[in-house]
Amino acid sequence: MAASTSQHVLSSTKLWSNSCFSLEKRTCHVHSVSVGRRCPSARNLGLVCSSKSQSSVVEPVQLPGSPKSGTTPKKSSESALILIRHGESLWNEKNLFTGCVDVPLTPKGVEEAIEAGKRICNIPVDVIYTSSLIRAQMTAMLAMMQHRRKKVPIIVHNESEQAHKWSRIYSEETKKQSIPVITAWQLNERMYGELQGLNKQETADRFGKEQVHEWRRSYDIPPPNGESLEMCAERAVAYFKDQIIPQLVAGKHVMIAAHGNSLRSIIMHLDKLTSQEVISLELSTGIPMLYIFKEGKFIRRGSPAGPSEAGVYAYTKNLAQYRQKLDSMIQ
Ligand SMILES: O=C(O)[C@H](O)COP(=O)(O)O
Repeated sequence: MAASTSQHVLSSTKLWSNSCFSLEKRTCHVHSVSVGRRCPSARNLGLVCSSKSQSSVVEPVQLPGSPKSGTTPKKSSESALILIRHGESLWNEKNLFTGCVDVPLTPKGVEEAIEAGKRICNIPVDVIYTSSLIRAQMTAMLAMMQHRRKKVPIIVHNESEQAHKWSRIYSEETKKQSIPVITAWQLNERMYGELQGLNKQETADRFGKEQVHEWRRSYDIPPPNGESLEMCAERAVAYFKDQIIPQLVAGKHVMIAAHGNSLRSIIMHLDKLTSQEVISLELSTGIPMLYIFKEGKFIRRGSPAGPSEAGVYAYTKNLAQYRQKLDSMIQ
């Protein structure tokens, strides 16, 4: 394995900050820890919140057919986009580089997925996207088990004509009570090449902390014979744009259960992070992150700390109506 000698000096440690969900449109932003402060809902997540309120509207993502700026946008509903990194896996627990090796969750990872489900149990989900790796699929299914709508998540099998035919559902009513789960290899974790299976600490001892941090967190420097984040983005973000954004444009509520780096590449796109800023973007296992898609823009809402976080519904009208409907259904 070629050992690179390039140094990587981190200007500041940045964390995925959790919005505090206070009623005004205040969200936290990726920022240096020094200016942040801990806010109650984030404290238990070990995250910090920006001490200044930010416009929570992320720069508009250019969408095919979305209203051009300056024109009166057509009335479009708001859709929820939930991103969840899988719960702890057996190799996370052993501190091994995992990448595209297909390992399951630990019992703790199962608990994390259930907890994530409880936190989003009042938020509508019409379709679920996950990777072709079991740890992400387990997280998606376990999280949806907690949903108050009690729809059944069903993995869609289109890998062959026969698979499609043999998994057909012959009841419209049953179909209405189910949620399609679409598995896509494009959402797989970045392929870690010759690091897969190696212990992260031992690798740092052998090649140096900076080198391993550069392989793990830089944008365009791949691990030996593996994918850089940029290469991972080329498939994950392309899939997000081609397959998932059209669902949101159609008003569908989407959950993506995927991986630390495939999600980092999507968040980098949503939040327009620079290749420098994304170095500091860290995603914890099993923590749901909510965006609202509205008029062609993604509004970051952070991580709902609980199922009835007031701020989640504060200005997302449709989500508040959905929750009231759930409350009335489950009286
Ligand atoms: O693939 C792995 O090892 C982990 O899921 C993510 O690893 P990283 O945090 O080192 O990118």
